[in-house]
This record gives sequence, structure tokens and C-alpha cells, in this order.
Amino acid sequence: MIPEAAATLATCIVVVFLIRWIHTQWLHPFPGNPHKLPLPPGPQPRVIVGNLQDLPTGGREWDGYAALAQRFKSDIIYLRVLGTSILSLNSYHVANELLNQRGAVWSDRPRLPMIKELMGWDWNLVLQSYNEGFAAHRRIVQQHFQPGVVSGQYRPVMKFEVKVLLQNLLVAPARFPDHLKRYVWIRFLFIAPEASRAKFSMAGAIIMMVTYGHRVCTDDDPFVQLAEEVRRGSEGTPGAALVDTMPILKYLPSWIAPFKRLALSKRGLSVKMREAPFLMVKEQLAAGNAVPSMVSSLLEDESRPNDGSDEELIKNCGGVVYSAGADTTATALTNFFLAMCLYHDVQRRAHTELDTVVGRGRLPDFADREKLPYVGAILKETLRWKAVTPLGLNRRAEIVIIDHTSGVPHCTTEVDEYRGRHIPAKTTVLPNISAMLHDREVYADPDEFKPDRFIPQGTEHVAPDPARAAFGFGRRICPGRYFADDSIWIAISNILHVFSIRSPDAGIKQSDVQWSSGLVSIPSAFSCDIQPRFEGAVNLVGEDS
Ligand code: HEM
Repeated sequence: MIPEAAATLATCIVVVFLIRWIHTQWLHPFPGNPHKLPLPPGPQPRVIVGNLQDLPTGGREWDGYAALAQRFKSDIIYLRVLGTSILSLNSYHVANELLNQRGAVWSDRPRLPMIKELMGWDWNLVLQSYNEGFAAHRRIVQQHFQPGVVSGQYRPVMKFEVKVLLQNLLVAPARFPDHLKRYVWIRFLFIAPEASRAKFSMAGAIIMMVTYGHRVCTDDDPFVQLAEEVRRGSEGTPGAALVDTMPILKYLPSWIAPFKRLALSKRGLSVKMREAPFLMVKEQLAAGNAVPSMVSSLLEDESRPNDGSDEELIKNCGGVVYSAGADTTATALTNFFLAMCLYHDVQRRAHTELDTVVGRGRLPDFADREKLPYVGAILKETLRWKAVTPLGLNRRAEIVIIDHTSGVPHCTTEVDEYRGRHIPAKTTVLPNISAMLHDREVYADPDEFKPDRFIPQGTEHVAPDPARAAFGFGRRICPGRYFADDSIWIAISNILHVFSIRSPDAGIKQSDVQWSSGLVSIPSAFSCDIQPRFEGAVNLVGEDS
């Protein structure tokens, strides 16, 4: 009797909410548009589902959005799906005008009840709403990843870890894919479940060291295990799309909402992810054996309020860097390996530059960077050629995967007007980073890997630095971009200096490789032949740092 009554009550509640929802979504969908301005261009919506069928799906969604932009001859495309407004931004120009220049209104994240409210990831800066809490978290992460800190404190860690990578490539070159997996464990935690035999990575190892002072040495490292647990816990979140589109569903009792049971069962992982490494640092500080790190320095900072809320803040900041820091960096490096397999001339020119500037008696160092413009251009072209985050944001957001939007984009907080068009409040905004980095008007032959476009030649304009789009926009721009830039540069310059990279049969084509869908776009497996390129190279790798 009691369960029956409860079921009836629950059904009534849902029906009332549904009526309210339908009323706001379809009868009065665009409050705050007194002049009845038109919406931005886009396909005609259908009844109830809106543009559900027009949403690019099935892989390479960024190309689908770019195709819509071409079809409607507009770099902004508006779609409305089950009551949610979606705006796709397909040129740097429009992203700059809206996300960079109107940051006060265009810097929120969508609500995402599944991951934030039910699974408990609301502490994660990547997903946080644009409010005071966000500002406090962002300030800390930014301070610890600003250029001076990165170059002063983190470069030694990068140099150490890049040497480990070189040694592994030298010892077992044929296992190049394994080395890259090892290099990128965090990537596999969140993105490629089937490839999760990966151990730890240079990028992951650097992040663990600078964030917690923890050296990752083995694949049964507790934090690697924990991250692996998080990855397993993030697999398959049925119902996520539905509850993210209709947040009222989160109020359904667990016994009639399987997605809610599932989300709540995974809640513990989000707590563990930020608690476990934080508690380790606290214990080490008490014992007097903590290795200096971002978290230890925040805990020791006497100017900070010594209270519980500050501890929460520090815990969250450590957790976000731990969960966000390595996947993208490693994906960029995978793309670099592929480019080197495909473009031998580029590699040859880099080798010549390295031989001239660095010589063959030592490894390249950060002090050489200014004198190695071609290597720098390879880094830029790597970030441009294959956008690491083609539709904006990645990592923790990855586990949400709102099916129809493929990611965690920006979101508007208020109604706005742009080019005479009405932009509703709470519009989900997808910056199409891939389209911006492949804009033919800006980068000629965009599918080709041409570092020369960044080298000044006569009176020709140098192409704009892809970093202006690759790391996102405005007040949500990636705070780890200087760190990423340094860690990719030191890896690229050292790998190029020591090795010659080829596809074994010299026959690999770009079309043989597929890039995965989702927020971080990963190339499918490809073979690589990696050989030391001169006699003394082996000795360079073997030397202690
Ligand atoms: C090649 C490397 C990387 C790329 C391409 C990249 C790209 C991005 C992009 C596109 C965003 C979204 C920005 C937006 O919403 O407009 C982002 C956000 C973020 N990134 Fe990175 N990232 C990289 C490396 C890193 C590293 C090494 C860290 C850690 C230190 C990091 C930490 C973050 C955080 C915490 C956010 C969320 C910022 C916020 O929401 O306010 N990223 N990144």
C-alpha cells in the first residue's frame, strides 16, 4: 500500500513538473526578447524535439557543426534541442567577440545535474558555475600555473620526466604505443576505457609531482589505481543525457530512477579523488617529510585562513589539477609522433636546426628555445593540425558526455544580443575549436602539417598562434596552458634531438588514422619506428639529469 501511494505521489510530482517544464520550454521559451529579435541562423526546429535530428553525431561532430555553418553561411549556428538552446561558434572572430570580450555573460558552465549534483563533481573547477566559489578556485590554480611559477619551479620536474620517456623509447622502441600510454595514463582514465592497461605518464607524473610532491614510480601506485577506479566508475552513465536535459528528473526517488542509483553509487569516487592525495600531503607535512608542491605550499601559507573552508578549497584545487592536467598534453604529443611519421622533410629541418644550435653533445634545454624557431613552429603546428579539444572542453567533463552536445561548453548567464539576433539566457555555447584552427582564410591548406606558416618569410603575414583558440577562451581559458606549452616543448625538442621517427614501411597515410569523437580527440593506433639518429644519442639519454 505504502509503495503504491508513494508511486502515485511521485508520478503526480513528475507530471506537475513536466507540465511546468513544457510550459516554459515551448509556450514561453524566450523571455527577455521584447523586440522579438530573430534567433541566429540554424535548421528549422521540429515540434517537441526541436533540432535533435540536426545535431551532428556519429563521430567528428566538429566537422558536422562546420558543415552546418557552411550550409547556413553563418559562423554562429543556433539549435534548440528538447528546450535547451545551443549555439555553435565556428570562427575565431565570433568566439573572440563573445567569449573573450563579453566574459561577464558568456563564462558560465551548463548545470549538468548528473555529474555535478548527483555524482558529486561540483567541486571541480572545470565544471563549476561562474560565481564567487569559481573565482576563488580559479585564482589559486592560476597563481600556481602562471608562467613564472612554471618556469621557476616545474621545469626541473619536466626535464627529469622527459629523460625517463627518452630512456623508455630507447630501450623498447617497438613498444612505442605502450610508451605513449605510459606517458599518458590520465588520458586513459577518462577517455579510452579499453586501453586502460596504461600505467603512468610523463605528463601524469609531472602533474603528481608539482601538485602533491608525489613521485609516481610503479603502476600499482595508489593514486594511479584511484584514477583508474574513477575511470571505471565513469563508464556508462545511462540517463545522464535525460537528466541533464530535464533537471527535474533528479528529484525522482532512487527506486524508480536507475540513473540516480548509479550516480549516487559513484559519488564516493569524487570524494576520494580529492581527499586521498590531499590527506597524504597533510600527513607528510605533520611528519616533516613533505616534498614541496602546490598543495603543501598552500597548506603552509600562514597568510591563508586556517579553517575548514580553506582546506576544502585547497583540496579541490589539487583535485582539479590531478584530474585535468595530463590527458591533453599527451594527446598533443601523440599527434606530434604521427606528424613526424608523415612529414619527413619537417623532421629533417628540425634535426638540422637542433644540430646547428644545440650540437650533438647535450640535450636541448629551455634556454635554447628562442634559438630554435623551427622546433617552436612544430609545436604550434601540432596544436593546430589536430585540435586536441575540437569542441572545447575535456577531461572530467568527459564522463558526463551529454550525448547531444558532446561536451561541457560555456553557457550564458543572461539574455544577450549579437548581430541583431537574440541569444537566450542559459544558452549552451560550443566553441568549434577545430573549425577555427582549420579556417582556410587564416591557415592555408589546413589539413597539411606546415610549420613554415609560423616562420616569418619576407613580407608575408605569419599565421596567428593557434594557442589563441586551442586553449579555450575568456574567463575560462585553460589555466594550465603555460605548463602545457613548456612540457610539450621540452618533450618535442628532446625527442627530435635524439630520435628519428618513421612509420616502419614508410607507407602510413593520414587517412589511415581516425580521430576519436568526444572532447579530447585521440588518433587511432599507428606504427612508428623510432631509432637514435646519431651515435652519441644513446649516451645523452643515459646520462643522469
Ligand atoms: C595541450 C594541452 C591542453 C589543452 C589543449 C587544453 C585545453 C583546454 C581547453 C580548450 C579548456 C576549456 C577552456 C574554455 O572553457 O574556454 C581547458 C580548461 C581547463 N584546463 Fe586545459 N588544456 C591543456 C592542458 C592543461 C593542463 C596541463 C592543465 C593543468 C594544469 C589544465 C587545466 C585546465 C583546467 C583546470 C581547466 C578549466 C578552467 C575553467 O573552467 O575555468 N589544462 N583546457
